[in-house]
Formats: sequence, structure tokens, C-alpha cells
Amino acid sequence: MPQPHHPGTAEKAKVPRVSGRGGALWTTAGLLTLVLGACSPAGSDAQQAGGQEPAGESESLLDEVLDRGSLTVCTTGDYPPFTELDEDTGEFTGIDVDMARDLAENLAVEIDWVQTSWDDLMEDYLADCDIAVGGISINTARSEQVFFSEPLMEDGKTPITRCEDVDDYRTIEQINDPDVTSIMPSGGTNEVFAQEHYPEGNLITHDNLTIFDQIVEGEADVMTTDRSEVLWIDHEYDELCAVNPDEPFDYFEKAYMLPRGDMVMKHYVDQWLTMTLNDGTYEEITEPWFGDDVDL
Ligand SMILES: O=C(O)C(=O)C[C@]1(C(=O)O)C=C[C@@H](O)C=C1
Repeated sequence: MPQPHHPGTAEKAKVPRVSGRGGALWTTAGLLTLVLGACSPAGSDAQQAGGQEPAGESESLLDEVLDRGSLTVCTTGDYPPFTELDEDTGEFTGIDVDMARDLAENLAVEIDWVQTSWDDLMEDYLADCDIAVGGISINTARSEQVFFSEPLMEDGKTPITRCEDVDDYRTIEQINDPDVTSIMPSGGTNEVFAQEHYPEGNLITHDNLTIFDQIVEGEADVMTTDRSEVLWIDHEYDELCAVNPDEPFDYFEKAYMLPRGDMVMKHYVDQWLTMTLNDGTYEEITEPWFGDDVDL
């Protein structure tokens, strides 16, 4: 059985930018003036992450992170290439794991990792974390409870199946059939999509790290998942093929979860993201995983 290839953490180039606690505090003070002057203040009922008390109108979780000297990051660790827990070392690896490390480096703080699951993501985030990362899709249900950063990538639900069966699973109608077994992890947007679009289908849930082996072995027929994952798996498994990857069934974006109502925190993370996406850092982090072989 082919095993997904997991390169080590990318060595990042040092890119000059405002960083370090002094710089970040200065930025925070500036942003407080700018953001609070220009935007509605954080709602008094806004839910704060990191197990913090709700922020007052001029407070931000950003200041608490800086004071604490640590950023608490929720991630599932079961979704390569975005987040994976190495059981041997106990370390998280992946694109969004490296991104979170870069954010923490910018803030000059440590990271406290909190492993969660797709089922518990929202609850764990609201109770324990400052930010949640790891291939997380934006949807409106989640947006009722959290803010999202600016998006990192576009995506869309796309089927993947055994290469010889591609023609059997090209449409939602073909997959929405009692004779077709769709597999997915529980709790994420794949399950939401399947329940909504395949009410007649045979839906089964499975641990995400070994889910694609189930299709190879014939325990399931198809998985409708993120196009980015489909292209990655198509590349990693000889037996599995993406189905119409250029015509996903829907459209959404991937981003990081942030505390609802905290415009200062969101502004900081969005500014960091803008730099990271444009100064070569993001490309360097993604290159060992997607590289030239996976055409996102
Ligand atoms: O819920 C999300 O945001 C996800 O992208 C997670 C999700 C899913 O939708 O189930 C997506 C792909 C992985 O295979 C595992 C989980």
C-alpha cells in the first residue's frame, strides 16, 4: 500500500519584516488606534478563544498572546499535507503547522499545540485556542461562531475513487445511490456535503489517516473531499484517481479560525498572511508538499 510522502519541515528563508515582541506591540498599538477608529468595536458578547474572558471594547486577544508569550493553536493532526501528528516524535508537521510556526515567530511567542478532531474543532477552539489551523474550510455555519482570516486557497468538493471506476462517480446523481458507498471522516465539511447531497447514498465514516486505503481495498467506493486533497492523494496513490478535478461540485476557501469580533487580532493575522503569501514564505512552505507535481 503506498504511504503518503511526508517531507520534513521546510527550512524557511529569513525574510525581513517587522517582527519581535517590540515590533508586534508597536503594531498592536497602531492597529488599536486605526482599527478601533475605523471599525465597529468588538461586540461585548463576542466569544473569545484561548479560554479567555470576553474582551472589552478596546482589548484584543493579540495583547493577551503577547503578554502570555504563547499562541495556543488548535489542529487535528489528521489532514496531510496541512496538518499531521507524527506519532513517533509527537510533533505536528504540515503546511499550516509551519504557517502557525511562522506566525508565532512573527509574534515572538511560543506555540502551545492543542490536538482536536473535526467533531470537536469548534468546541475546542472556543474553549482553548487562540487560532485553529490545518486545512480548515470556511462555511457560514462556522462563520456564525468565529471570524476567519483572509483565505489562503480556493477549493471545492471533488470525488476521488479507484482509477478504473472514475466514470461511475462523475456526478452527484451517480454518487447519490444506495449502491454507492461514500466514505468520509466525521465532523467536517465532507460529512456535511455528503449528508446534504447524497441522502440516498450509503455513507460511512472512518479515521481520516487511513481513509483512502479503504477505497483501494474496496471497503468504500468514493470520497468527495477537498480538491486540494484529491490532487494530493491522486499523486500519492497509484490506484486512486481524481474525478473531474477542474470541475468541483462547489466552491469554498480555506483559512484560519480566529476569535469572533476581535478585529485587532484578525487585522494582525491578515497582515501577516498578506506578507507571507507575497514574500515567498508560503511558497517555500508549500513547495516540499505540493511542489511542481501537484497542480493546484
Ligand atoms: O471540515 C473541514 O473544514 C475540512 O476541510 C476537514 C475535512 C472534511 O471536510 O471532512 C476535509 C478533508 C479531510 O479529508 C478531512 C476533513
